[in-house]
Amino acid sequence: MTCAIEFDHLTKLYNNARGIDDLNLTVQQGEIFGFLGPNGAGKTTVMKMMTGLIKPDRGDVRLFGSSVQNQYIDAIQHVGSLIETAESFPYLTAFENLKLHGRYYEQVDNKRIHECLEITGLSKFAHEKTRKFSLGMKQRLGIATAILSEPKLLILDEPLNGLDVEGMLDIRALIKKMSSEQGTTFFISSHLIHDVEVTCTRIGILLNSRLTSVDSTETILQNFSSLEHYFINEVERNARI
Ligand SMILES: Nc1ncnc2c1ncn2[C@@H]1O[C@H](COP(=O)(O)OP(=O)(O)OP(=O)(O)O)[C@@H](O)[C@H]1O
Repeated sequence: MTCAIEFDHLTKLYNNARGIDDLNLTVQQGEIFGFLGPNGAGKTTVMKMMTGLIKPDRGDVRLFGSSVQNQYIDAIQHVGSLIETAESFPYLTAFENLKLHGRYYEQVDNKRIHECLEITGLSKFAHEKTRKFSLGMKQRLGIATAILSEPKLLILDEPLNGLDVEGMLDIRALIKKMSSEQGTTFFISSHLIHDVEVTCTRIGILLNSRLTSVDSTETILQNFSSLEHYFINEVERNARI
């Protein structure tokens, strides 16, 4: 089976020497991979390179076997993403925003748009202009946009940003359902440690631009009482190296 994601010596270091340094990792189809790290560790930088928003200094990312550098259209065609803030056209309604986005995909019709609004709890706001939306509502619309084309891989940067408790539970359940029922692969960045623990099947820790450890959630929780303890242990271990 083709891997969903292969990072091959992926490197991007900014002038301040921060970014990501020599990332090597594979993620199999159907995994919910959690990319955990403190502010400024390099998570968003990696996701921007995965989606072609910035170019690496060195290395590459392959999505379903296709290189983001050299076979961009093939690499990106089955990908949905939400990176940094969830942007929308403020003078269009939620429905109109999704309609606009759906033009890129043959299979997206009005039924699918309403389905995505329903899944993300936005049905009752479908015909409101998004400039009136709260942060959490914008985030829900960002997720609706990301899942619209039923992508095989979802790259989500801090997907729970700004969501209320109900919103967090809904999105967490959605991720698990898409993974188990449709085999959707997720690559999720977060610094919300509990959320990563209960959502992700495998976890990579990024500290100071380097991936320091990768393990399945099951194995981590066999050895540590919580992901938080594992994370603290990793931070201390790396401080000693
Ligand atoms: N365009 C840029 N120019 C210079 N430095 C940058 C740029 N973008 C990011 N950085 C630096 O790279 C580091 C990693 O940033 P990145 O946004 O990837 O981190 P992150 O892990 O996503 O953090 P957060 O959890 O705060 O979103 C930061 O320390 C930041 O200073």
